[in-house]
Amino acid sequence: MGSAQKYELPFKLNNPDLLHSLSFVHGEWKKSKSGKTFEVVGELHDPGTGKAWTECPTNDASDVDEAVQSSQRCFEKYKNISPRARAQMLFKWDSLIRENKEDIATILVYETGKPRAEAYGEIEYSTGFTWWFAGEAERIQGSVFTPALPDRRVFTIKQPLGVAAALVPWNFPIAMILRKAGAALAAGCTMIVKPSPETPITILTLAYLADKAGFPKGALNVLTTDLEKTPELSEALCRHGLVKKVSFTGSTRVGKLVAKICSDNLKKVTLELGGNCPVLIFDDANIDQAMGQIFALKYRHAGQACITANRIYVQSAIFDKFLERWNAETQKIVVGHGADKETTMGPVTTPRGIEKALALVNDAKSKGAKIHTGGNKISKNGGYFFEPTVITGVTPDMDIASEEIFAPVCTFLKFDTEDEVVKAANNTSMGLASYCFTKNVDRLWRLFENLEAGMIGLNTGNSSAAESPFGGIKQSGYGKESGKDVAVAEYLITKTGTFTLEGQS
Ligand SMILES: O=CCCC(=O)O
Repeated sequence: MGSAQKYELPFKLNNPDLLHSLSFVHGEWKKSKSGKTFEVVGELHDPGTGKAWTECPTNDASDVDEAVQSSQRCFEKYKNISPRARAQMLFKWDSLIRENKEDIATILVYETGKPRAEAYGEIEYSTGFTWWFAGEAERIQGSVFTPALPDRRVFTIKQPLGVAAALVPWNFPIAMILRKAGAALAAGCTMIVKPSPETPITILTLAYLADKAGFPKGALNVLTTDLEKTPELSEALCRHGLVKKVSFTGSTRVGKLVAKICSDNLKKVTLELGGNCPVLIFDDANIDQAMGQIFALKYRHAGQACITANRIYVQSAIFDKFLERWNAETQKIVVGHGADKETTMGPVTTPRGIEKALALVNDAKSKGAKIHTGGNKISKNGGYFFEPTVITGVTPDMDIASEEIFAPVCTFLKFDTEDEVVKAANNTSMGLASYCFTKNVDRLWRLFENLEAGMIGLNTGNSSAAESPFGGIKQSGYGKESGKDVAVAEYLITKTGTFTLEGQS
C-alpha cells in the first residue's frame, strides 16, 4: 500500500491488496531516490471533493536508469517466451481485471471523477484490449516473397523492438494503458509506464494484477511523478539508450516535443494527440439516433475525451428543433460526485480544466456567442464541477472555434450544403475523428472519403473498440493503437532474410 496510510480513504475496497501508491519496478514497490512524494491540488485528488486521499513518489531523471535496466533484463528473457505463453498471461491479466472490476471502478471514480457507470464502461472497453491482444500475440507473422532469381529466397520475420515507454494521460487511464501495454506485451516487448500525475493509482493496480497474472519481473514497470517533474522524467525515458519505442497520448504541443527528443536517436514513436472533432448532422438523418449517439459522445467523462464532439454542425432545416431537444436533454443532466447514484455527469478531473472551460466560454460570450444552457462553474463540496453548456453563434475569431474544449461545453453551428460543411469540418489543423449522420448512402460514402480524420463515425458516435485501428492524421499524430496487425506492428521490427539456395536444379 505504501505511503497512503496517512490519508483517510474516502472509499472501501473488497480487496484492499489492490491499492498501491509506490512505484513498481522489477516486481517491487519503490520510493523515489529523492524520497519526495506528491499530492498537489488537482493531481492526486478526488475531483468530486478536491480532497487528497493518497500520495505517490516524485520520481525524477535519476530514477529512470534503474527502471529501464530492469525492463531490459526482463526483455532479454521475455522476447523468447513463446507467443502462446504471452497470450496466456494476457488472458490471465484480463480475467483478474474483470474479477476486480468493482474495486477498480471505485478507484477510477475517485481519481478521474467519472460516474461509476462510466467507470464500468471504461473497464469493459479496456479489457477488450487485453482480450484482443492476447489473440494477436500468436498471429504475428512474417512473409515469404517470390524471388527475382531462381536460386534466391526472400522472407521477413517480425521481432519485438525492446523496451517501450508509455506516457499516458488521465482521462481514460485504464484504457490507455491496456491499449499500449496489451500491444507491447503481445509483441514481446517490455514496458515502462509514466502515468499522469492525476491517475497513477489505477495504473499501479493494473501493474499489481499483471504481476499476479504471471508476467515476469520488469515486464511492466511504473514510475510515478508530479506535474513539475513530468518533463524531466519523460525526457530521460525518451533519451535512454535502451528505450527503443515511445508511445504518447496527450496534447499536440507535448507530442511534438516527444517526437523531437526521440528523433535525436531515431526512436520509433506513436503519437495519439489532440482532436477538434466535428459532427455533421444532415436533415435526412435519423434524429433520435444522432441525438442519442452524440449526446453520449459529448458528455462522456464530462467532455474530456480526445475524440469527443468539439463542433456540432446541424443542417438549417432541422437546426432549431435539434438545438431545442439538445437543450432540454442537457438540462436533465445531474452533475455530482461520481460515486453518487443519481449522478449522470461527474466533475472535470483537474482545476485547470475548469479554468480553461470558463475562459473559452467567457471569450465566446464577450465576442457575441449565445449561451443557451450553463456556462458557469458549480460550487459544490469543493469538487471541480462545470455546468453542461450549450453555445451558438460561434465565429472564427473565438478561441472556442479552434481549440479543443475538453469540458462539457457544446458548440452548435448551422450549415446548408454538403460542400460547405465538409470545408468547415476540415478547416482545422487536427484530424483525429469526425462523425456524420445521414441516411443517404452515397453521401455517407463521400463523407467517409472526404472528411480529414483518422477515424470516421458513420451514423455513430462510438467508434472506439479493440478491433478498430485508433489514431489520427494531421496534427492529431501518427501510428495506430488497437486493430488487427497495425497496433502490434508498432512494437515490432521487420527483418528481411535473403538466402542463396544451392542444389536446386
Ligand atoms: O481520449 C482519448 C481516448 C478515448 C477513446 O479511447 O475512446
